[in-house]
Amino acid sequence: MTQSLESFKTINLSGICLLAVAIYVVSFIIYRLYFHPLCGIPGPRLAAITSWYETYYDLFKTPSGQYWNKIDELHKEYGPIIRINPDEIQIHDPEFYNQIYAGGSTKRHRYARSVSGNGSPGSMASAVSHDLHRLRRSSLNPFFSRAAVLRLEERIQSRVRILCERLSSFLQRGEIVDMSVAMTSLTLDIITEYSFGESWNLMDNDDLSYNFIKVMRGGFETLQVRKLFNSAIQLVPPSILAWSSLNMKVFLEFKYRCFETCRLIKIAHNDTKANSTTRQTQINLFTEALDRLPEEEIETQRLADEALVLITAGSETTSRALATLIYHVLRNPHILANLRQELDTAIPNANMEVPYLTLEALPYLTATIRESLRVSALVPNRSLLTADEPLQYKQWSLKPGTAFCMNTSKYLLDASIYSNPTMFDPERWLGDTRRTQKLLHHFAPFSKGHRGCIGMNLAYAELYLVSAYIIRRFDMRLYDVIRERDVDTVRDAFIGLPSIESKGVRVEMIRKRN
Ligand code: HEM
Repeated sequence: MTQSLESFKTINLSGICLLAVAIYVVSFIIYRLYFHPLCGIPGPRLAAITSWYETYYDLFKTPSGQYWNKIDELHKEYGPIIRINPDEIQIHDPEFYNQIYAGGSTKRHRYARSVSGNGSPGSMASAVSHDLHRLRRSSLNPFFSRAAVLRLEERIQSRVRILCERLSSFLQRGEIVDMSVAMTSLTLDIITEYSFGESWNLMDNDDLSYNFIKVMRGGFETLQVRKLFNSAIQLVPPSILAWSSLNMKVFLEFKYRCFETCRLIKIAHNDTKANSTTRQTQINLFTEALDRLPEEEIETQRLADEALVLITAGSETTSRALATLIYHVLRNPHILANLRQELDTAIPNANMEVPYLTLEALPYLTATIRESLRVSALVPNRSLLTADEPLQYKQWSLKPGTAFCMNTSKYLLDASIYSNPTMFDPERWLGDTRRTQKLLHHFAPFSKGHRGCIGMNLAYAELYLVSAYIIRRFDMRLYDVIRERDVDTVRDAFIGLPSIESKGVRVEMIRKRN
């Protein structure tokens, strides 16, 4: 009798607990659907209820990182504004982009969740508050201005010289070059030299450090997991994380390398200050930043976070744009012929080096570079921001603090702006100047406003110098490259990645040109 009373009590208690959980969950769902500040915004009900909707597309679908494509489908169903998550909205309207990614006197804060897994909480890109972002960015801005990049030109030219020597060796050995690896090798050598005063010299290896780059890219594969389980990951000791997966190990080693480099830069900087006879041989932006920032901002881990973002954002992006350009130019003989005609006139002798400013003035090369930045759709990441002021989009009023975004990659492929948007067509940028002006008004591969790309000028210099010299100097042929498999962005891993099966943009070097 006592026993059955006890079990009755236990069952009753579990029942009450279950009922309480059920009431909580139902009330929560009702709140999110009918009383939440974003409840009037169109979109799937499941996305309004839980962010597991996003997680399904970004983590559990194969391949991962698919929510940006799913959102695009949702726009077709629900219109230009959608609630993509319980607390987030996306607007797709070319006329509204400048209000989202605003500059000038407006303030734009980063929505914390959107950068939670990028592994660099101390970087400017992760700074939530507008003012902290401004402080961090102002210490680096002068190094990425157009004038600064023009001063840097000889360093870029010398790296491109090395790249061309390496390509010549591939030609002599009759080996296939993976241009996507070659370009990352180059861009990493440039950004590490510029940031730390000492390049990683990846191009020094005959194979352009193929294995290192392949492995390093594994770090990107961890993004979706880091984004979802960021808080839990912080609690796990690095040794266990490294053991959990090779990609995670690579990512942690990469972080450690940045930390060590920043630690040594700080030591060297302190020595220089203490002993005025010790001069640093090479100026680098981290040393310079040490003198520009308050004490709390030059803590080694914070600098290492900044370095990690600069190196990842400053290498794989430009590299993918270049590999995409090479693919499309070699795939389309008429584009190659037009480009060659222009380049052969501007660079009459293939071994000649011409100033970046000369190349920048070439219309067909410029059109080709724009097209490659456009179709490569390099940053599919949802760059979520919040504003201090209310935003009005059509009949929808967005309160201050609402997380909103527009997808930059989809903006570059918008059929209302570009006819046949996935077609690589430099001609669309040429001829009718009114049409070109309209296209330029909407052209935002580097995003815009306060949070737009800091490395835009550097990226352009690399794009012009590399593509001009390679196409002017070498005859090449694509080697088993399939656009859908090897070239196009199909996954979101902060930066856009091609398919997991991608074999790279492989090219046969045929001969040197005169
Ligand atoms: C073709 C090349 C590149 C493209 C298309 C590109 C594109 C972008 C875009 C769209 C953003 C905004 C991301 C967001 O709002 O979440 C961004 C941010 C950023 N980019 Fe680039 N980028 C390129 C090259 C570079 C280079 C060479 C660097 C080297 C310094 C760089 C460093 C950064 C950094 C540090 C940020 C964060 C800026 C901030 O938070 O203020 N990028 N980039």
